[in-house]
Amino acid sequence: TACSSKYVLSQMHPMWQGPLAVPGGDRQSPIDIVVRKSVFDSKLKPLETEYDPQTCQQIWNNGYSFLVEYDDTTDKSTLKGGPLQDKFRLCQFHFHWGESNAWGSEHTVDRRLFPAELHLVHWNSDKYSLFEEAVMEDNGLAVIGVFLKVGKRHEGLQKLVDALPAIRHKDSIVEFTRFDPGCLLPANTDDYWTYHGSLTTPPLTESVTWIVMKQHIEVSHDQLAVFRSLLFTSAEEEVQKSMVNNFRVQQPLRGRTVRSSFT
Ligand SMILES: COc1ccc(C[C@@]2(O)NC(=S)NC2=O)c(OC)c1
Ligand SMILES: [Zn+2]
Repeated sequence: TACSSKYVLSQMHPMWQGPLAVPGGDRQSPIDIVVRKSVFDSKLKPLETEYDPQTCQQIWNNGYSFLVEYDDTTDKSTLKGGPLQDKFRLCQFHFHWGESNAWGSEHTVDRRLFPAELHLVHWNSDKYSLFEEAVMEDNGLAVIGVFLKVGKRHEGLQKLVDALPAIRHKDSIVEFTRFDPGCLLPANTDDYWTYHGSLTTPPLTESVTWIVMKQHIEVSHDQLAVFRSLLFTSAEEEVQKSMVNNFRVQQPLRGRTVRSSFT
């Protein structure tokens, strides 16, 4: 799908974590969400997701994370409501995780780290006709962030976990169909924080309305261990590097306000 075939990772290297100077750079992500400094906004609506599992197409290892990609040529899998004025189309989801359960998320809540974080990526199909266009605009993307905690096994995630050994190496891809990404959302999607930020890897474009769920989901230790069995490196490379710690460090808030949909 458009949203990721152009997923250029030329500058991508797992060890890049540098403060990479970004032109402007005053709305970078991720951030630490300081709960007591977030501002309740009663105008924030509940999220409305409509995901069609039939639009699920493939799963691939892009050398930084693994992506599950959706057909985003029609408005079949969409997100609206919440802080959003427009309708956004799901194009892919991916995760960030650590080498241990002690860290791995990109956002933090009062400095608390989670072992992993899910990003469901959507682009504004009311205003733009392609992901590539939307990614350049400040109202172009909406990303739902969901924290993962280690606990009971996540039944819905297992189909995805079972596909990972087939994409161990960078640039490997397999067909992946009939997966409902809604099963990865927490029971309560009414409580979230929202702020204006950016992609968390190059090109770090400041085009994301972030929607970070207050409630986490639980996955088992063994399920998370399979994430860590993925490799950053392609099959040809002589030194194989395990895909872990693929997260960016928290960025300065630069005066931004984080709003909450709950008190
Ligand atoms: C050019 O378009 C891009 C480039 C990178 C990413 C990945 C990422 O930087 N963005 C988020 S969110 N998490 C990440 O790791 C992307 O995802 C929407 C879109
Ligand atoms: Zn991400």
